[in-house]
Amino acid sequence: MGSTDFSWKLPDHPKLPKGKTVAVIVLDGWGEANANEYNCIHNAETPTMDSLKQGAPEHWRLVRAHGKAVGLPTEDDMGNSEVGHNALGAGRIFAQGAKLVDIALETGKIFEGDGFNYIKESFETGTLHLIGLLSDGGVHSRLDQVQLLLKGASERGVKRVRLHILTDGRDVLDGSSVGFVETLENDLAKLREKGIDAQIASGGGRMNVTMDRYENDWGVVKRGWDAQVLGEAPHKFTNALEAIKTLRAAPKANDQYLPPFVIVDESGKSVGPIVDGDAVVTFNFRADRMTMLAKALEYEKFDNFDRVRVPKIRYAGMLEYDGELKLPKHYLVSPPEIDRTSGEYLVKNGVRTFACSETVKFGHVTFFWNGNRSGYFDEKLEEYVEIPSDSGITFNEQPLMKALEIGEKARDAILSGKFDQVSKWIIGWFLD
Ligand SMILES: O=C(O)[C@@H](CO)OP(=O)(O)O
Repeated sequence: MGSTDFSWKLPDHPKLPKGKTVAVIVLDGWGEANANEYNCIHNAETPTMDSLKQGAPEHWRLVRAHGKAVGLPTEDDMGNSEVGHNALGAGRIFAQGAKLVDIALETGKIFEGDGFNYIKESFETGTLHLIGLLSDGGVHSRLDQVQLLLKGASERGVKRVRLHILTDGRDVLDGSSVGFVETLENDLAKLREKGIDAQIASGGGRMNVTMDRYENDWGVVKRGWDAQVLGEAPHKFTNALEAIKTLRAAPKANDQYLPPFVIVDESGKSVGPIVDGDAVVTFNFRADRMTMLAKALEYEKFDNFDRVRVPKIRYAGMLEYDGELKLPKHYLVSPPEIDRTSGEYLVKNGVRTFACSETVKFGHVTFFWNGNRSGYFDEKLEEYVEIPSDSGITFNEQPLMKALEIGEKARDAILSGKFDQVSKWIIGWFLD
């Protein structure tokens, strides 16, 4: 349907009676797959889901949540909350960040755009810093995209590059960080052969360093800031491979939660703090876990932690992470333009909606659901409730993710009668 031949008016549903509340419950991480001994959902006792399925098999439908069905580049790309909530909220398929970056790299357009031209101004006299998740998970970033970005920058005059890497182990196997660092080090060695001063400067595990989301714990971003910008961290090494291997050898250590480290030269000086005149690119295409760092890098007024030193830099995101906040101001690839989402249709038809989740998933049922848009469409008709997440826990050990509290809030919302048609909420990784 073209953008001009549509109407905001929703016809009455042929079956659903008016005046009844509809609950949209996103069971994040729940799915049907081959029934074998490795399938935990298949093997678990799931009486509620079983009764729902058996009680009304004619209404039981499966939704594809990965690959092209949610706008990812290939069928091999696993789904994730961003693309899933974008697709559910919009009810349509949009090419997602991963795909848009692939296209921009393939066509070379990424190197012709305003964002790249902006950071390029620093190549002659400053350092280009690349900060992001180092893995091929394809959820927040992809190593091959970083490699192409490095190649492109090297062909366009960059003289000094520093990588600030975040190890994954969440979208990919724990321990795979070693291989990714080896690959990156090989690439950097080739750049050095061409006369480019290229090195890894700092690192840390994604859940411990930088990649917090929805302002759950600014301490995570501060640990990253200290290492990346100030060049300070509790652990110092002279090369990144040694850093990862040593830190992983500690009891219970894993890629997701590695502590921050910096790489230092023979005199013990950090090799890559971010200073005035440098360029910075955050290479994650997915927004939720880059927005906080983007604010720290870009905002003049900022009181979430003491930045100590705020360098005057040219900063660009791989994508624009928040279209409402226009954050960051510069980016290499334009984000998907997701319009006419279900939330907007509902308010335009006077339907009162309620959305609830815990902090670390809150933006999923608001920001992602509404097409990467923060805030309400119409505050009079919508209510968003955020339940503070627990801090200081690891979800692989305590996976309940406030499911009971979310359930109670949703129940209260339904019983209140204030939300006459729709209630949507979320439970993460919850087996009944
Ligand atoms: O934690 C996250 O950032 C991703 C995995 O990388 O999970 P989800 O898509 O469920 O938010």
